[in-house]
Amino acid sequence: MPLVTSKEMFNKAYKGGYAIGAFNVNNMEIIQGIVEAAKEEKSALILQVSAGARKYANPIYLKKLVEAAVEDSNLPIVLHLDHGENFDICKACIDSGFTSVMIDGSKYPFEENIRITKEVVEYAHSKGVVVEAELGKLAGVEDAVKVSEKDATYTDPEQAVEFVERTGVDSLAVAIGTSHGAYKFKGTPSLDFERLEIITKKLEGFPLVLHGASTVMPEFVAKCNEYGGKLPGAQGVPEDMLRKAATMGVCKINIDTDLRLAMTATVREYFVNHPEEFDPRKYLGPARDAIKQMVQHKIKNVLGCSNSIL
Ligand SMILES: O=C(CO)COP(=O)(O)O
Ligand SMILES: O=C[C@H](O)COP(=O)(O)O
Ligand SMILES: [Zn+2]
Ligand SMILES: [Zn+2]
Repeated sequence: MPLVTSKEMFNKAYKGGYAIGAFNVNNMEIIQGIVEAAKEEKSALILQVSAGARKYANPIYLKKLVEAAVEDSNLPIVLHLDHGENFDICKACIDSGFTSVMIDGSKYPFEENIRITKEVVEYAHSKGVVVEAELGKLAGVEDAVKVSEKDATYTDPEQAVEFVERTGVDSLAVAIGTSHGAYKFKGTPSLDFERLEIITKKLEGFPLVLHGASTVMPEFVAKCNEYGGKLPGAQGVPEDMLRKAATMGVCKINIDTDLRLAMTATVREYFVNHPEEFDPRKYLGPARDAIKQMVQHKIKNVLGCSNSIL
């Protein structure tokens, strides 16, 4: 089976009230861990590559690794550009065989965001590639965001409708209180579900995306810290909130930080317990297993996309 777009996946996910996991990939072990989990869970899969990943791994290598994953797994897999900054990077990815790209114009004013998104949509659609855009700004470390600040940065439901209509985009990332990285909330975590509900109602049937959706699982933060790490106060989005979002039109949930933490905690533990070892396979193997377990947990218990290929 060749790489696929997310069109069909999102249709099914929307109707089924679950989300597809979009996992960031940077090297072979990460890809293999994710794909092993998806195989066991018979789950559709989105593998996403950021600009940083392209710089780190070289797009040629990543593309070949993802192709190997498709061949090995026979799963429907989307190869997606995460946070494309401009038309040129989106075009480069489309031309090299990505089946989905994100144009992230969220830092621009509304009209400019529409203009660059539309430009990417026109090119992508002419090549059979789907496009994700973003409206609203993801918070930095959130400290009980005030209502007025929410209105300035979170996705405005009226604007979301206009944005989707005018751009012809295929999915939309919304800002409702999540943020990237390991420090998402200073106090009690909260997401603006009222806003999400309004957006979902206004855009009936249209797939939404949640970025910054790692849970920053406490056991992995604790393990990092136990074995020499320093991650005080790391906190993510509670799993029940992600489950709820998945029933409310959110069809794609982005996860990177949780994979990083699983990998790092595992390698740290290995180094402390085996100071005599220096064969990279000895610590990258367990790190790959940790990624697999993490992804399997997400698919089964959080995203709800087990058996989504059946
Ligand atoms: O949104 C993401 C990638 O686009 C990843 O979010 P996390 O940092 O919460 O894993
Ligand atoms: O959105 C951010 C993702 O976690 C990717 O991070 P990165 O840009 O460091 O590769
Ligand atoms: Zn963004
Ligand atoms: Zn993101």
